[in-house]
Formats: sequence, structure tokens, C-alpha cells
Amino acid sequence: MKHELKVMITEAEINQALDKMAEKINRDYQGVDSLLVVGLLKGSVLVMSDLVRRLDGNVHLDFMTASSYGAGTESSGDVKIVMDLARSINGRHVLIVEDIIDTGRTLSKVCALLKTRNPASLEVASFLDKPSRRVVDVPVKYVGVEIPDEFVVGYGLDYDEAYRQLPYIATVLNP
Ligand SMILES: O=P(O)(O)OC[C@H]1O[C@H](OP(=O)(O)OP(=O)(O)O)[C@H](O)[C@@H]1O
Ligand SMILES: Nc1nc2[nH]cnc2c(=O)[nH]1
Repeated sequence: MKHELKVMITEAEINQALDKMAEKINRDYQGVDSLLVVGLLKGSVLVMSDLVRRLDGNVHLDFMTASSYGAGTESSGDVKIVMDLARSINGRHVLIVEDIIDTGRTLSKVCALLKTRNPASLEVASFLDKPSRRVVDVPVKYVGVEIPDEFVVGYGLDYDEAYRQLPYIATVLNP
């Protein structure tokens, strides 16, 4: 069945939100010798590449895969670390980049794990935030856009792995 999509956030609006996020991040990390930006795969790939291009200074990248969503639109709540970081974060300033924070379960698990590895600092930037869905409290310092409780696709976000490549964010009218 072909899904009917309704655009929620346009490409131009995404770019404006990214500019604002990057401005805050650049201000906060001014004077820091290097910033390690950690992308959570796969959802963060688009926001990660667009955000880091806007960052000043000495930026390093690493990736990790944490998965909690199966084939459908509901989190299983069972967060698994499928692929870990390539390098140590001991003493590093770490900024985790996510496409969306929903229940907060994924970020809560990832933050708890990374904190045990003694980073110099650990903060979170999530392009989308669905605050009404939160089950676990996670401090997210940088948010692009707050959205209501609707399942969205595009700009890294999938429906059964489809639609990640869309340059805009949309809701699925006939899931
Ligand atoms: O706040 P939560 O309820 O935990 O939901 C947010 C997480 O769900 C999605 O990941 P998913 O597990 O679907 O993997 P993906 O990044 O490969 O799409 C998204 O990328 C976030 O990581
Ligand atoms: N694709 C997608 N994945 C999610 N993971 C948590 N919330 C969402 C959402 O709204 N869309």
C-alpha cells in the first residue's frame, strides 16, 4: 500500500532550526579544544551531517547504533546497543546527536552508558522533541523543533526503514 504523507516541517524550516541549534552549540563550546559529536544511527545521519557542517572549531565524529523500535511505530522499550563507539570518550567533550526524542528510553540508556566512561562533558542535541510522550526524563540541551504526539517520517526517520531520505519531515496519514 502506498502511504499518503503530509508535510509537517519543510526543508527551509529544517535549515532555519539547524542554524539556531548550531549557533547555540558554537557559542557554548567556544574555547573548547575539541568536540566529539556522536551520532546515533541510523536516524541521526541526516541531522548529523547537516549540523556538523555548521559547527566551528575542532570537531570529531563517532557513531553508535541503539535500537528500540521494531517494524512498527511503537517503541519496544527494550533498548539495545547494536554497535558501540569506535574510540574512547574518556576526558572528551561529547555531544550526542539524535533525530528525535520520544519516550526518552533510547537516550536515557545511551547517556547512562556513556557517563560511565568519564567524558569531560556530555550533552544531547535532538532535532525533534515530542515532550508529551516522555516516559524517562533526559536533559536535552539543544532541540530543533518541538512536535505534537504524531508519528513522523523523513529527514532520517523511517517507517519500516522507508522514507529516511526525505529532505522534509512528514506525518503518515494512512499508517
Ligand atoms: O525516545 P525513544 O522513544 O527511545 O525514541 C527515539 C529513538 O527512536 C528512533 O530510533 P530507532 O530505535 O527507531 O532506530 P533508528 O535510529 O535506526 O531509526 C530514533 O532514532 C531515536 O533513537
Ligand atoms: N520514524 C519515527 N521514529 C520514531 N521513534 C520515536 N518516535 C518516532 C517517530 O515519530 N517516527
